[in-house]
Amino acid sequence: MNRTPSDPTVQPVPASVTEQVDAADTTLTNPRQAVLSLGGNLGNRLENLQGAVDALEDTPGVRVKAVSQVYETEPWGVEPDSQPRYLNAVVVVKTTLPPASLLERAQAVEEAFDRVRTQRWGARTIDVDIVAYADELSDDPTLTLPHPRARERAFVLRPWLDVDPDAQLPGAGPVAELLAGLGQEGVAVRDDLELRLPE
Ligand SMILES: Nc1ncnc2c1ncn2[C@@H]1O[C@H](COP(=O)(O)OP(=O)(O)OP(=O)(O)O)[C@@H](O)[C@H]1O
Ligand SMILES: Nc1nc2c(c(=O)[nH]1)N=C(CO)CN2
Repeated sequence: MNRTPSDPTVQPVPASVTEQVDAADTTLTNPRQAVLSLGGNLGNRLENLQGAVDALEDTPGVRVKAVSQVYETEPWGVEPDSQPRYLNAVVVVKTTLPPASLLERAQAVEEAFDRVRTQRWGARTIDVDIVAYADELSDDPTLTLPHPRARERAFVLRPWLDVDPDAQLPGAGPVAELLAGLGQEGVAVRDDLELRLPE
């Protein structure tokens, strides 16, 4: 049966819903680049980082395109010497997942590595943060883009430059300049460690 726009049983679709559906459609046909930060300071830190890279690659709609060098870093945001040092790295992915689904997947990876949330910035086996998703900006607390503290974190910006020397933090400018303003104290490359890019 043909329903014309004057059909009283047809409910108007709110513009916000149409926009969301259109955005999801575009994402499906057009992979976007996202930058993820990985870090952990409990357990076998390198194995956990590699496990997170592999788990991301095993995700339908996610391809890991680049992995940074591995850095040993002083715990940021907590009392000095109150936690073990972290290993940190950054990966670039291409993804057809919309941002919210990528966050869900990042959190599932954390859970798979038995990450326990106790205190803010507490020690953890693995943390997977979305640093940037294309050039999107969002102030939604569930998924803020770019990550609200990325610009303050040399342990994010330094490895990011390995995989993209011309990287820009959306809304904030060149990563190299942001890092120059912060300095690189407490962030040391571990030349003896390496993450494998999945085949
Ligand atoms: N860009 C983002 N990437 C990851 N999580 C985010 C982002 N923006 C907001 N969040 C929200 O932050 C919440 C807390 O994340 P998480 O437990 O990983 O914090 P944290 O790693 O201890 O600290 P930080 O957020 O400073 O890195 C998550 O539940 C998530 O909804
Ligand atoms: N060095 C370092 N410090 C941190 C890290 C991290 O990955 N590396 N993650 C935190 C919460 O995301 C808090 N502090």
